This record gives sequence, structure tokens and C-alpha cells, in this order.
Amino acid sequence: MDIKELRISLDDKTLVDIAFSIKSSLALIGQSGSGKSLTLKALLDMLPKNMKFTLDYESEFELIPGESIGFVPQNPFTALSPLTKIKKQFFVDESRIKELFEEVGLSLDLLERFPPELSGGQLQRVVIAMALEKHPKLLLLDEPTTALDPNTKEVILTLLKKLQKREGFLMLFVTHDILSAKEICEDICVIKNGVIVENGTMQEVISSPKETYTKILIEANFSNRNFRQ
Ligand SMILES: Nc1ncnc2c1ncn2[C@@H]1O[C@H](COP(=O)(O)OP(=O)(O)OP(=O)(O)O)[C@@H](O)[C@H]1O
Repeated sequence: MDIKELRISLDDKTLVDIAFSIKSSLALIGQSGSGKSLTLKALLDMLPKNMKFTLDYESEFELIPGESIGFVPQNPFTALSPLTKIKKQFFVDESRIKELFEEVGLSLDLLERFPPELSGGQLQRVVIAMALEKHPKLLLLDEPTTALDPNTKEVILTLLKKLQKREGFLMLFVTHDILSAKEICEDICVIKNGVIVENGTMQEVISSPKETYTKILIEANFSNRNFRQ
């Protein structure tokens, strides 16, 4: 799908003005304040009321938040209502919940528990299951592994890759963590001050970044010698 124009403004100030294509999985990478969250909020139609946005896109499906668009938020610990049993937080019937639990590899007895009784990895699986409720065609991921420990992070990234293969949804993965993005995204788009400064395949951009800003983002993530291979 092609986002031909996405422009977000507040009063007379343009905060985001970007265009990008999602062929299969795209990482939208940028420093804090670059416009990543606003981009996701615009696609989800959740921008603050005082902001204006225009969205022009070409796609085989209509963008409808909660229907064709699924959303995995940043922090699974705060994404669910703590006083409501897991099974009551879904909006689909029990057979679909069971199907989803199987897909994300969760045991059904967790349905009877409350969110504080689950681990971070289990909670993130629940949140992913919720995002898949309506068989989305596009899955938006907002730093989905930031709140998780390194092992759990790996498990969740592997799960997302597997789910994408099985379900065939497109992925837009918003993060400042290129290492995670590299694991599951084929393409990358670098956003700075609300504009795209560089894009291409993950391999291309990581091995020979053109912009200094991209180099800085890569170096900031770079603790592993094998990273560029
Ligand atoms: N509610 C708001 N009112 C005014 N300006 C805002 C609002 N939300 C975001 N902005 C501004 O829009 C720009 C983009 O913010 P955004 O939250 O999209 O950044 P981000 O890339 O998601 O950062 P982070 O990684 O820290 O979440 C920033 O300059 C920010 O200050």
C-alpha cells in the first residue's frame, strides 16, 4: 500500500509531512520527537482534536482502525484494564478468542486471570491477539518490545514474523530501535523532524546509510559487530 501524502499540522505549523510505501514490512525509524507517534495516531484517527491532518493513500483495502488496521501499543503493562479478566477484554466470541490464543501461543487458562497476574511476554501476546481480532490487513506496531526484557523481546519478534507469514498482513513498525526493526522488517524509512530523510531496503540502508542522521541512529543501536551483516 502507498501512503501518498500524510500531513499533520497544529495551528500554522506542519508537524509531519511524509509519504511511504509498505510492500510487506516497513520500519519507521526516528529519534524522539521526529513524528513517529503522530504518524500512527493519524492512521488510527486518534490525533488530538486541535490537530489537522490530510491522508491520501492507495491500497487494496480501506483503512479502518479496529477493522482493517490492528494496533499493538508500546507498553503491554498499561494497555489492558487491570481489574478486568483477560477474556472480558476481547470484543469477539469465545471460539475466536481461543483461536487467537492458539495463534499467539498462550494457554487458555490465562483467560480467567487478571492482567497483573501475567508476565510481560504473556501480556504482549494478549495485546497482539487483540490486535488480530478482526483479521487486519495492516498491523501498526508502536515500539512493541521496548518494555520487555531481551529474551522476551526476541520471542515476541519471532512471533510477529511467524504471524505475518501466516496471516499475510502488512506491518508498519515504529521504533527508534533499529536492531529490533532489522529482525522483522524488509524496508526502512527514516523520519527526522516530520519528514522522511532516507528510505530503502533494511540491508541497503544499514550497510550504507546516506544521511548523517541515519548513521547516528544506527551507531546508537550498534553494540553488535555482526549487526551490519
Ligand atoms: N499534543 C501535541 N501538541 C503539540 N505538539 C505535539 C503534540 N504531540 C506531539 N507534538 C509534537 O509533534 C512532534 C512529533 O511528536 P511525536 O510524538 O510524533 O514524536 P515521536 O517520534 O513519536 O517521539 P517518541 O519516540 O519520543 O515517542 C514533536 O515535535 C512533538 O513535540
